[in-house]
Amino acid sequence: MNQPLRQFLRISGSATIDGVTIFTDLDLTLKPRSWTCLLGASGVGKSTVLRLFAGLAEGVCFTGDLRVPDRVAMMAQQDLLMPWLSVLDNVLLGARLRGARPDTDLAHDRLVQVGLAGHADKRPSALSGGQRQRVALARTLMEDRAVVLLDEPFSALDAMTRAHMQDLTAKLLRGRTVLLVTHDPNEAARLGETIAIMTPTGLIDITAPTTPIPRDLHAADVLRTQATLFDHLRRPA
Ligand SMILES: Nc1ncnc2c1ncn2[C@@H]1O[C@H](COP(=O)(O)OP(=O)(O)OP(=O)(O)O)[C@@H](O)[C@H]1O
Repeated sequence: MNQPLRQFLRISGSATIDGVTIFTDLDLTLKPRSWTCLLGASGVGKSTVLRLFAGLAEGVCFTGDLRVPDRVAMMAQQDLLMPWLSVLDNVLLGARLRGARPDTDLAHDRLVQVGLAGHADKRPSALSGGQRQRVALARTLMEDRAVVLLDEPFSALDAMTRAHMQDLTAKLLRGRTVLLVTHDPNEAARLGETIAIMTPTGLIDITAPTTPIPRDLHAADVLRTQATLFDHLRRPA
C-alpha cells in the first residue's frame, strides 16, 4: 500500500434529513492506518456517517466540520451488484467505471479468497445472500484505497465464514484507515483498534484491546470487550 494518507477523516456536527434530526453533536475522528468500529442502535445514523465520509449523502443536511479524503472505497449495506453482469464483471466493476485496465487475475484471486471459486460466470441472481455479500466484499477488496468504509460487510454470513472473512479483510486492509459499521460486539472486539458506540447525542468511547488485529475469537481481551459492548448496547437510550 503505497498511497500516502494526505488527509484525516473527521466528522463533527449534526445532520438532518427532510428536517428530521438524525444526529447531533457527533464528533468522530478516524485514526489513520487503523481500524475504527462503530456500533449503535438501528436507525441512529451510522450509515449516514459513512455516506457523509464517502460524499454520497444526497438528501442529508449536515452542519459542522466534515473532513473527507479525495477517494475512498466503500462497501454499502446493500450489495449493489449489477444483475446483468457476471460475478467476475461485478468484481471488476470499479476498474471498468474508472476506465482502468481490469485486473482479471486479481479478481479471480479475490473470488478464491472469499470462497467463490467456480462462481465467476454466474449472475448475482444465482447466488445466496451470503454469497452475494462476499462478491461485494471481493469487489471492495479490489480497490487500492487508503480509506475503506465498510457497512456491515459480514452481516449475511454464517459464523465460520464470517470469522474467515474478518481475518481475510483484516489481512488485506492492513495499513489502511478503515471505518467498520457493525452490530456484532464480537466483531468489533476482534477488529477494532478504536471502538465507539453511536447514540442520538454523541459517541461513547469503548476501550479496545491493544493486541494486533484480527484477534482470536476467544482471547480474554476480546471476550472482555465484547461483554462491555453488550452492557452498553442493552442500556436504554
Ligand atoms: N432517504 C432517507 N429519507 C428519510 N430518512 C432517512 C433516509 N435515509 C435514512 N433515513 C433515516 O435516517 C436515520 C439514520 O439512518 P441510517 O441508515 O444512517 O441508520 P443506521 O444507524 O445505519 O441504521 P441500521 O443499523 O439499521 O443500518 C434513520 O432513522 C432513517 O430512517
